[in-house]
Amino acid sequence: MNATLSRRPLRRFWGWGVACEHLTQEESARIGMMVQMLGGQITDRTEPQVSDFTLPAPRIAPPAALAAMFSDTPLDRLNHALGKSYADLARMWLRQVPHVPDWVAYPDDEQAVIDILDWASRHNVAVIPYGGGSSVCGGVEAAVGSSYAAAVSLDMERLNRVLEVDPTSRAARIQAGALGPELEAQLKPHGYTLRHYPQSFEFSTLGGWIVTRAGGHYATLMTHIDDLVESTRMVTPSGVCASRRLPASGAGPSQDRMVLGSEGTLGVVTEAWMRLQERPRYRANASVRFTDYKQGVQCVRALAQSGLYPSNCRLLDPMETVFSGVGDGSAAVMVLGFESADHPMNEWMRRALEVVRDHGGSYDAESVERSMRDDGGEEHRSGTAGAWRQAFLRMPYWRDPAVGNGLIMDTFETATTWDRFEAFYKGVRKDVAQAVQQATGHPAFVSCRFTHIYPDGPAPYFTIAALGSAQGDVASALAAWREIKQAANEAVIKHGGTITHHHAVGRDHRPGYEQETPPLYRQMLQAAKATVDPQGILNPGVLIDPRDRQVGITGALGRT
Ligand SMILES: Cc1cc2nc3c(=O)[nH]c(=O)nc-3n(C[C@H](O)[C@H](O)[C@H](O)COP(=O)(O)OP(=O)(O)OC[C@H]3O[C@@H](n4cnc5c(N)ncnc54)[C@H](O)[C@@H]3O)c2cc1C
Repeated sequence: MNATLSRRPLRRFWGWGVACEHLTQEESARIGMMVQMLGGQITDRTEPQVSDFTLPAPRIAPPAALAAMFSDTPLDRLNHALGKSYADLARMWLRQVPHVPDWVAYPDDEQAVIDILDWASRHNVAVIPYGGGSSVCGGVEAAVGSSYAAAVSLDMERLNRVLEVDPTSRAARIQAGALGPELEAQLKPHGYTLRHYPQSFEFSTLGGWIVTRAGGHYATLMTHIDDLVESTRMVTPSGVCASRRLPASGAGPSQDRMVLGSEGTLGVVTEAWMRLQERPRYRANASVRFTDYKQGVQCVRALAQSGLYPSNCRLLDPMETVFSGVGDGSAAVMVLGFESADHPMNEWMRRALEVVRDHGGSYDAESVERSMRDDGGEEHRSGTAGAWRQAFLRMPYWRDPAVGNGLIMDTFETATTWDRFEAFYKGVRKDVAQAVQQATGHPAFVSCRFTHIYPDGPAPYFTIAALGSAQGDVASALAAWREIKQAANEAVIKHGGTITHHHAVGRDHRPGYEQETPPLYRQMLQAAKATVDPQGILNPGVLIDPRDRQVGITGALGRT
């Protein structure tokens, strides 16, 4: 049952992390408290096992020459059936996985990717590129409709090497299937880092980051992976499309920009040249408290427009401080940080703290001073910033049992301009809280933090925690989630935000994407897709439909 062609440590197919890792006693107690606080009860539900699932036989045989790279074991197929959204976890707990790929292919190299796409194009087989499978919007689910002969999940894990480092230009050629820790471990001996740390860092890949336009470490300037990409190489059913290594170019619409955000619909990214950073030696950190959230927001706006460009500037609203364990809900907290490999950041921090004081923020001056003296040390991992970081890293592990106990724990993220933010924040929270109350009969806890900030607006990230069902019934909670997710999609668009700042469109955000973009633009994308993928085999139903096929909204939100 546990046979797999994967060469990586065995993943927990129904949740987050590797299969052998478990929560600490303290963490389990914390989940229990949370479930009870929301009015639920801890149930001793059995975790999903591979043997709980009956999978249909694969509908097509792989080509003989490539067969050694194809797996149809239940574990491999289940591991690639869904991403890691709330709805994905809930469906795993329910043992309801309606779109299992017929096969999982593990190409050894780029030529194998070319051969697989060629075979799939000729046999009407849908291909779903797969990086770490951490999609939270239905990006890797094989919900491709009934017009395909079969569906193959194309797992890029064997293309996971750093191939070249150019220290002069400070860039590296990295294969797309490298997970965050894999690429960082290979860059470290060269003294470099990519410094792209999404919360899913451990289990997401360079290729996934590029095609979903992932948001990472930096709160300002290099916020998206886009800013770190120097050039890309993508295999399409019509041939290989590679861009030149250039620091910048004004030659027509950017080729790399077609790849960024393409979500596996135009081709399979096999490698990219990425801009690197030196490891930071100088840091300055502060945890700031605002008794008035509005003043905190104004302070962040002033910082975003100051030209100081902090690397970290996350404003947690009072409810978010409770979720993160860094406050009691009586105040907002801003985690502020500067870093550099080249020069001390003390003057930047001192100026930022003047801005903070002007907006009524308070902080522990001694701890800020310590962080500035602690060149290269661990001060930034202690205190409020450290507690927040620890909760940030462990949160995905806590979600698994919470979902199994009937809680709805979900997040959605967006961006909007400063002039609209106040009304946006109020409107979105109100609409979502109402939707939760209506769908579940229970109150919602809706919190917000800024993940990234820009001179013209923030990227707010909302977390919803609610009791989906008092009896811990996951099916009722999932049904309620469908209504809540639709309401959240509508709320961010209605109040003036984007459907996604960095989680991508996938399947679950398509309704919002279709409201956000003009039909003519989506037709341009379809035309581009028809050129590189004339049979429409690549990730059908994600982002857009192939030109001549109606896949529509499928997956967790749509028809099954
Ligand atoms: C707990 C948690 C925390 C998260 N935190 C963040 C965060 O901080 N920032 C953020 O931006 N996102 C975050 N995400 C979302 C997710 O991790 C990102 O979207 C990530 O970029 C996906 O990478 P992946 O390698 O896991 O891709 P997958 O989930 O495997 O795939 C995502 C999409 O990319 C396509 N794809 C994957 N690899 C390739 C390739 N080589 N070529 C072409 N298409 C490909 C897939 O077909 C799919 O459409 C989080 C998710 C979870 C579950």
